[in-house]
Amino acid sequence: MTSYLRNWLYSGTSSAEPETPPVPTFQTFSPPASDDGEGEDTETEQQDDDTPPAFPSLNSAQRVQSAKMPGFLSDSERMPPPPVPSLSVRRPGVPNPPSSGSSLLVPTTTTKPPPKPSKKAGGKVALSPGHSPLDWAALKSSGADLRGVDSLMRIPPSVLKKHNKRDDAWSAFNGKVYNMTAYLPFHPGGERELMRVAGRDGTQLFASTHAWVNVDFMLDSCLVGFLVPEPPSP
Ligand code: HEM
Repeated sequence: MTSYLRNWLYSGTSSAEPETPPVPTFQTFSPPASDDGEGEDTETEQQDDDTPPAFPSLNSAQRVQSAKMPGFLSDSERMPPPPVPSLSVRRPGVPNPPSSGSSLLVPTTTTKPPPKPSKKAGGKVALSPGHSPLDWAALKSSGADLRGVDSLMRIPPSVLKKHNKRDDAWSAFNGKVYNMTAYLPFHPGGERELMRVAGRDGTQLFASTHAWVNVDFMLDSCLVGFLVPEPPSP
């Protein structure tokens, strides 16, 4: 029984011969005799040779791979370089012809005329020489009489109304009446604008034009009095 079982168990393996695995074969490359560098003659030759060794070395894996990759482009396959702007032919003040040079260059000149100054009222005007803000500051602190009155007065609207000429222009700002006559040629907004409030209360117009301007400081030496309500007529 035991022998029967043993025979049965080992019958498969014993009948079939185990296959021998394929023996790996290695290819060995031996460098040429002249390159081995072991001989005395070759050693001397190498010392004189300044050529660097090939990198990656010949027959290397990198070399095999790179051979499959697309190589460097030849000169004719490369994209041509951008055209060189012809700076030598440029002349100052003369615009470049549209074909030459780069469009990114700063234009040498412009054909667009400058915007014309607006004739509309409401802008700054060119002050005549000697009428700058500094000149006004010098004049008002010079001690010259810019008020035209001996003492400060109580001025009702009917009196204010009479001082509406260029050579006698009064106006009220925030309850104070100023003689603007001397200031007219110094006003950056022009005489005409200032004359719009001559002989009346200019508080509203002043505030809507330039509320940031300190009229009390600018016209301190031109103060003539205070605006008072009209006295009841007898
Ligand atoms: C007597 C009182 C006034 C004084 C002291 C005065 C003073 C000034 C000053 C200092 C500026 C220059 C402002 C700046 O550069 O920012 C100016 C500009 C101007 N003012 Fe007067 N101003 C007076 C009354 C008026 C009135 C009543 C008007 C309008 C009817 C007026 C119209 C203008 C205008 C249009 C400008 C030019 C604004 C601009 O373009 O910047 N000003 N004024």
